[in-house]
Amino acid sequence: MTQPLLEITDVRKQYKSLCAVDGVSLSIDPGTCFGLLGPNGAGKTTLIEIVEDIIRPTSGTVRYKGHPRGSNFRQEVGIMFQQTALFSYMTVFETLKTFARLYDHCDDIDRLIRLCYLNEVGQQLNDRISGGQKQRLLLALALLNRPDLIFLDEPSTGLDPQARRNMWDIITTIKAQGRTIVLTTHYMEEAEKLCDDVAIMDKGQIIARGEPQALIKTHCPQATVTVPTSEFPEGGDGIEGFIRQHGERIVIRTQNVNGVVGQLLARGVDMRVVDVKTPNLEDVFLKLTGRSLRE
Ligand SMILES: Nc1ncnc2c1ncn2[C@@H]1O[C@H](COP(=O)(O)OP(=O)(O)OP(=O)(O)O)[C@@H](O)[C@H]1O
Repeated sequence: MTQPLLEITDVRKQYKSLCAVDGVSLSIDPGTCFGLLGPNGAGKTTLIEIVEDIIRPTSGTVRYKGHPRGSNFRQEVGIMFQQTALFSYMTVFETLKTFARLYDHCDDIDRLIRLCYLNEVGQQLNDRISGGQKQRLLLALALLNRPDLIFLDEPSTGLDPQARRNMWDIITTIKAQGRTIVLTTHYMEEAEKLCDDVAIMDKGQIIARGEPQALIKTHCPQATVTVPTSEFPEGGDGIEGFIRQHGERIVIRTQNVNGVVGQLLARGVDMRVVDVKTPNLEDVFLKLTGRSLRE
């Protein structure tokens, strides 16, 4: 059996009457991209900062490679913070060079610049780069010490879709290098795209844990296929699902979405008028809590 890289046991963080993290236990295996998901205020940042050894828990323990975290922990991990103050009078390249001096062993700065798509802005001042470039610089800073364990707190929050995709590409490359990633996010698409293992957090507790597709299959197995009533085959015989009419639309709830689409196609239904909605992690959260992630 693989030794977990991180073992979090019964961690609790109390702020006066508020329990921000309420008895969380988790283990994270090496080489996984682990996602901590949840709405604003769920306790994600508090938990991740406890694991990063930035804040102390009220109770509970965190073990790294089977031992309490020692001085090696800070040297071996990389942390990308949501906010980091950068010197406005330095260029991107100078910033990386300056931070590199903090470590005994460092990655090649030119390679990091290429990995994080910063080639074109290496000689730009920090306050002259875009939001997406700044996030990628913060990621490059987190990678300076060649960490095997990387913490990313909301890595793509506030980015436009193109900048977000760039960030996802870099994370995918890092993941392919076999490194362990722990990320927090409230973008379900980000978690589904990047993470092999997720924990959904709400009100300080973990309410679900597993592979994204397995969680969806367990909690929300049914997809919804909607067809205009006028286009729906007479009687709907052989269509595998729970069929109901809602005015002008026929709604089919099914566990076999590919089968239903195939059956509709075989009966000559034009797919351009068909609407297919497959469940996602957002639906899992709604199912488990009765609330939307974005309320
Ligand atoms: N230093 C603090 N003192 C008091 N309360 C705090 C402190 N830090 C966080 N909290 C509270 O703890 C709860 C969890 O906050 P946390 O930032 O961990 O949530 P989150 O899931 O990361 O949310 P977000 O997605 O908005 O960053 C919130 O109610 C927050 O107001």
